[in-house]
Amino acid sequence: MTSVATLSEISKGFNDGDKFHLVLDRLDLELALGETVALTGPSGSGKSTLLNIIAGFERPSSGALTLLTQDTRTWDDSRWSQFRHHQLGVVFQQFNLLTPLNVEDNIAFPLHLQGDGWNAWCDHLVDALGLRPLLKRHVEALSGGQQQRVAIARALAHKPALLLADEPTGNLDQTTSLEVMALICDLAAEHDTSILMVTHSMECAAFMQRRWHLDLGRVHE
Ligand SMILES: Nc1ncnc2c1ncn2[C@@H]1O[C@H](COP(=O)(O)OP(=O)(O)OP(=O)(O)O)[C@@H](O)[C@H]1O
Repeated sequence: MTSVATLSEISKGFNDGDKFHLVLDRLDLELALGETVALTGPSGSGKSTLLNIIAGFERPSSGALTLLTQDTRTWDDSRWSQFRHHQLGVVFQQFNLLTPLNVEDNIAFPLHLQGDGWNAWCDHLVDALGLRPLLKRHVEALSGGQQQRVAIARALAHKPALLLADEPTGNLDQTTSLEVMALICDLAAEHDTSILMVTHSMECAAFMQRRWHLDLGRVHE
């Protein structure tokens, strides 16, 4: 079994005034290639913090994070950027789309970072996510749901090994949300992309193979 992400004794805390607030408490977790996991838990339980650590946006207070069999404790900023550009797709609550660019250029952006351009897989994503009529539109002129679908296409454009998603269908109505969930799973499965997805919806969580429930710093499966 190839591991995409292995967390060993990962802890993370924040200084809250003169108190130290432990958010993640010695987590041991493993996500295998192609595996899909729903991350649930109460507000403030540390779901975004866990995603941010795996993406390298935050560092753990202690413990070891191994990504694609490499110990990240030795990684510098440029190694982290390399991982994010080549192996990682993210859809976060704030979509972080590039507002001066149109839909097409946003989706192609991860490919440009690798020196590649638009390809048949991008066309497949665009058609699957219903984005064809919007390709030349500027992303700031799109609705929240449309922006969310662009963010999903962009996150999958470079066929990442790992997709981290924080409420990726949070701006969509129930029916569209379930359709987009099914699409994300199908599109990810085409390239064995693993998914770790934060969701508050049990219907969305049901699309994932496993469920990690985070509460009081610990994960229960
Ligand atoms: N940079 C930070 N500095 C201080 N405290 C932080 C920081 N980031 C997160 N926290 C605290 O860590 C805890 C977990 O936050 P996090 O955003 O990870 O929770 P969450 O489960 O994603 O919440 P929600 O479901 O509401 O988005 C919260 O108490 C939050 O205030």
